[in-house]
Amino acid sequence: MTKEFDRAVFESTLTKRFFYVPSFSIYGGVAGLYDYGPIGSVLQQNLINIWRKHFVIEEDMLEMDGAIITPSEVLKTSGHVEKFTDYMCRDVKTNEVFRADHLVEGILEMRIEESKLAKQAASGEGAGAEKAKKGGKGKVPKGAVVLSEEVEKKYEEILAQIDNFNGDQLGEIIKEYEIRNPATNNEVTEPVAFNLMFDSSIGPTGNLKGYLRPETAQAQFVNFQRLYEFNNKKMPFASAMVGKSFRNEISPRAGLLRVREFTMAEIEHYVDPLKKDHPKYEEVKEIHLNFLPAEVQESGSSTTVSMSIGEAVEKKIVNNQTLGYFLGRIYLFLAKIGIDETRLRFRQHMSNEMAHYATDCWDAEIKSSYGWVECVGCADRSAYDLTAHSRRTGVNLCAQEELEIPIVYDALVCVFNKRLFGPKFKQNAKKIQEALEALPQEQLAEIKKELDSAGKCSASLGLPEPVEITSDLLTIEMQNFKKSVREYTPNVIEPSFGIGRILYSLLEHSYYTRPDDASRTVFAFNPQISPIKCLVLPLLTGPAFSASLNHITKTLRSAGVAARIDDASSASIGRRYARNDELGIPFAITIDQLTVSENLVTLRERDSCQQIRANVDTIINIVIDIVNGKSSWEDVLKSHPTLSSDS
Ligand SMILES: Nc1ncnc2c1ncn2[C@@H]1O[C@H](COP(=O)(O)OP(=O)(O)OP(=O)(O)O)[C@@H](O)[C@H]1O
Repeated sequence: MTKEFDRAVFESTLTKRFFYVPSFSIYGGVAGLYDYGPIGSVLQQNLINIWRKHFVIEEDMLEMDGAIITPSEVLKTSGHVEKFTDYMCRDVKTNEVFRADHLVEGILEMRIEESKLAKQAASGEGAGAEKAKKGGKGKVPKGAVVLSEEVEKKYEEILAQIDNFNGDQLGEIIKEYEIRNPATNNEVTEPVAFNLMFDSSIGPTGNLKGYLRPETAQAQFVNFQRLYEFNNKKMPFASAMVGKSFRNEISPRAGLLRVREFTMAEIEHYVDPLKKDHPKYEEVKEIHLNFLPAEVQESGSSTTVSMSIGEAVEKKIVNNQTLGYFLGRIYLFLAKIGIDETRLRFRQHMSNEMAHYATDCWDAEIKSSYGWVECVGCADRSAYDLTAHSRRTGVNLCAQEELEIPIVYDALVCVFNKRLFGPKFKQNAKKIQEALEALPQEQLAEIKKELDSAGKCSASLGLPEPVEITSDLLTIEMQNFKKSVREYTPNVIEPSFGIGRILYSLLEHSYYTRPDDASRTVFAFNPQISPIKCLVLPLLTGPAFSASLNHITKTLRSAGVAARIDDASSASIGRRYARNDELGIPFAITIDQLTVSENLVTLRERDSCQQIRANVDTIINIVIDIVNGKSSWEDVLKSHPTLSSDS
C-alpha cells in the first residue's frame, strides 16, 4: 500500500479516468456541482443497490419516491425556513465568503501544525527539521509561531467543540484569536446566518414559493398515514427513500464531500416513544464500535472509546436500542462496501450542535485526507416532524395501539345548551365551543368552580377577547370513560446517508500504488461494488480469438456481469493490466493460443496479481459466482493452483 497519500495524484487519476469531474467545466465550472462518468456513476449505483439490499430488503422497509420541489409551507412547518442555516463571514476587503466554523477550524489546525514543525525545526529533530533543511514544498512556513502549551490546549479545546458554537460564539473566537482570511490576511466580518435552501417559485404567477428539498425526509413524513396503512397499521416500521437533495453550501471546497446537489439515502424508522427497543437488537449488540460521546468532546478531547453497542446502550451513552441497532447496521453496511473500519468512528452531537428537530444524534464519521467527515447521520428526531405537520394541516399523523386492558377514567366535559349558546355567540359560537372543548382538565376545573359558585366566568380562550360565559350556556360535568385504543405520535429514528461522501471515502480507502512502481495506481474495489467486474484481454487477433472473446463477454454480460474488452494490441499486456487496475476491475480473463487449441484461459486477480488457468466456462462461472457473493478468490485458490504471478 502507498506510504504517503498524495491527494493531487489521486485526484488527477479520478479526473483523467473520468470517475467524476466538475460540472460545466468547459464553461468554467461552478463550485459544488459534479458530473459522474462511467466509473463514478456505476460505482454510485452499485453502492445504492447494496444499500437497498442491506436496508430496504433485509429490514423490510417501505421505499418511496417523493417530489423534489417542495412548497414553502411544508419547510416552514418543518423549521427549515427559519433554522436551516450556517454562519457565514466575509473578507472585509475582497468580499470572499467563508463558512465561519470552517474558517476557524482551518486556521487553528494550521497554527497547531506550523507550531509543531517550527518546534521540530528549532530542536533539529523530526519532520519539521527535515523540511526546514530541504526547503521548497512543505518547508516550515516563514513566520510560523511556536504556540505555548496553554494556547495549543485552548485551540484543541475549541476544535473539539467546533460544531457546538453559535454565530455569536464564533464571532468572539474570530476576534479573540485574530482569525483572518489566510489568503489576504484581511480581517473578516461578524458571522451572519445564511439559509442553505435554494428557493424558487412554483407556477407562472410567482405567488407560490417553493424550495428544492434539502433532505428527502419531509416527503416521507407528509405521507406517514398512507405508509402506516400500507403496513397494515403495524408498528414499528420504516420508510426509505433515495434521491437528490440540494443545499446552497456557503463555500464548497472539499470535492465530493461538500457539494450543492447530492444523492441521499434516508430511512425514517417510526417507533412507539414508550417502546424504543428493537426486535433485532440482539443481532448487533456484540458489535464493537469506536464511540466519541458528547461528554468527551465537551471536555475538550477527541479520543474515542471502543465499546460494544450493548454496553453503550446499557450505560445510556446511546439513548435507546433502536438507535444502537441502526448504528450497528450502518457499521455493517460501510464495512460491506469496503470502508476501512480503522478509519470509522461514531461521534455524538453536542447539545448546541444538534439539529432543531433532534433529541440524540450520532454521526458515522469516516477519515480521509480531509480529516474526519460525517458521512451518515443517525438522529432521533422524536415526534417533532409528525407533530408539526399534523398541527399545521389538521391531518392526524398518529398511530393507534389496541389496549389489552382498557383504561377506565373520569374526566370533565363541556355540556352546551345549544338552544342558547348559538344565538348568544353567533358566528363565533363554533370557535368558542371548540376552544372550550380543547382546554386542559385543570382549566376546565377552574371554570367549573367559578360557574358553580358565581354562575358566570370570564375565560381567556386564545381568542382576541376573553369570553363571558354563564351557567345557563354551559355546564361542566364529570363523566366516566373507557378507552380501548391508545393514540400516540410515533418517534422517528433517522439514519441519513450522503452517498457522495461515502463514495469519496471509499475511493480514498480503496486507492493504492504498487509497492514496486508508484506510477501504477490501483483501486481495490471489492467484486460486488466494482463498476466493471471483469476485463477480457485477447492477446492475438483473428477469427478464432474473436469467437472466444464474443463467447466470454456475451456469457458474462447476459449474467449481469459488466465486462470490458481491452484489445488494443499495440499495448503490452502489463500496460493493459495497469490501466484497467486503475479502474478497479477485480478480474481479468486473458485469451491466448491455448484458448484456441485447448479452450483454456487465464484468470488474474487484481490485488495479488495471482493467476489460474482453466477451461473457459469454468473461469466464466468462477467470475459470476464471486461477483454474486457465492464464493471468493480464496475459495477458488483452494481448488486451482496458481501460475507464476504477472504483476
Ligand atoms: N453539502 C453536502 N455535500 C455532500 N453530502 C452532504 C452535504 N450535506 C450533507 N450531506 C450528507 O447528508 C447526510 C445527512 O445530512 P445532515 O443534514 O445530517 O448533514 P449536516 O449535518 O448538515 O452535514 P455538515 O454538518 O457536514 O454540513 C450527511 O451525513 C452527509 O453525508
